[in-house]
Amino acid sequence: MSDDVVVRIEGLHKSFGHLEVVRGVDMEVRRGEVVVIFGRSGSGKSTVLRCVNFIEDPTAGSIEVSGMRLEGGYRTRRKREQVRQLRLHVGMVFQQFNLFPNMTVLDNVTCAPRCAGKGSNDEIKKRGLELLERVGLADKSAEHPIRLSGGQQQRVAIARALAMEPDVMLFDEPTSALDPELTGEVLSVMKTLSTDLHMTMMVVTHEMGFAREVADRMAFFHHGKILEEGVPSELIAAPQHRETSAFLDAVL
Ligand SMILES: Nc1ncnc2c1ncn2[C@@H]1O[C@H](COP(=O)(O)OP(=O)(O)OP(=O)(O)O)[C@@H](O)[C@H]1O
Repeated sequence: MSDDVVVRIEGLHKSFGHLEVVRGVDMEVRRGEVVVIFGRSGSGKSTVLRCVNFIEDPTAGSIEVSGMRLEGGYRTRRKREQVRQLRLHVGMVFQQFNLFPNMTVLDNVTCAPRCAGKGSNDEIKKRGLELLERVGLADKSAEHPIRLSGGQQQRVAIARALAMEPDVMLFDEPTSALDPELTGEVLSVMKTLSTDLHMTMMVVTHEMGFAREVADRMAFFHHGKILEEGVPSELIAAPQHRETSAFLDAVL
């Protein structure tokens, strides 16, 4: 694998019972690249993302993250350990923020590195505060999540995912549970991850403004496959398929 490919998805299939949701997806994401995945509800976008860190085990195909390649379609004890290793390289942010309600904001951010023994308590705390600063929440470190807005909670979730220093961040519709006025603050933090940290990101979103401004590439999903992909400005201006065009007309 060439050094700058962080994620390689090959021949990915995923079925739930008789329902084949992902029907042959191949994709590479290079270091520092931001790829937006979009398409109709039910087209398999979230499932592909969830296969990257084996929240869903692929029915067939392989996933490679940071040089570690794992096949789908079987379960062994060894594979469970490999999945655990692979996940150390992947941060994920979900539509629902999934913060621990009984912990402070800072504890939410530091609990994974603390469990993994990533440094001394002081180092972990310092790094947690730096991450909260990065997402604009340094003053909220002692609060509990319930006291924060949805946008602030999602920014804590981003800081928490960054705390394990992943090689790639996966975002599954990170703003779709938010009111429009809170969406901007989350997208703006995501943009800084790309501009300041050159973070590699795969983002399922219908925020075409974000795609146009931040993404290097966009992939349109249709019935479990990539129907077309390209540079955002070109794909949005001149989609090659009727389905892409109809979808863009609906969301723009
Ligand atoms: N764990 C599961 N068990 C059974 N069916 C599932 C499961 N997860 C997803 N599906 C089904 O797979 C299909 C694709 O779902 P997926 O969430 O990947 O689509 P999506 O394109 O991300 O759509 P949305 O934007 O609505 O999230 C849907 O029909 C969904 O109901």
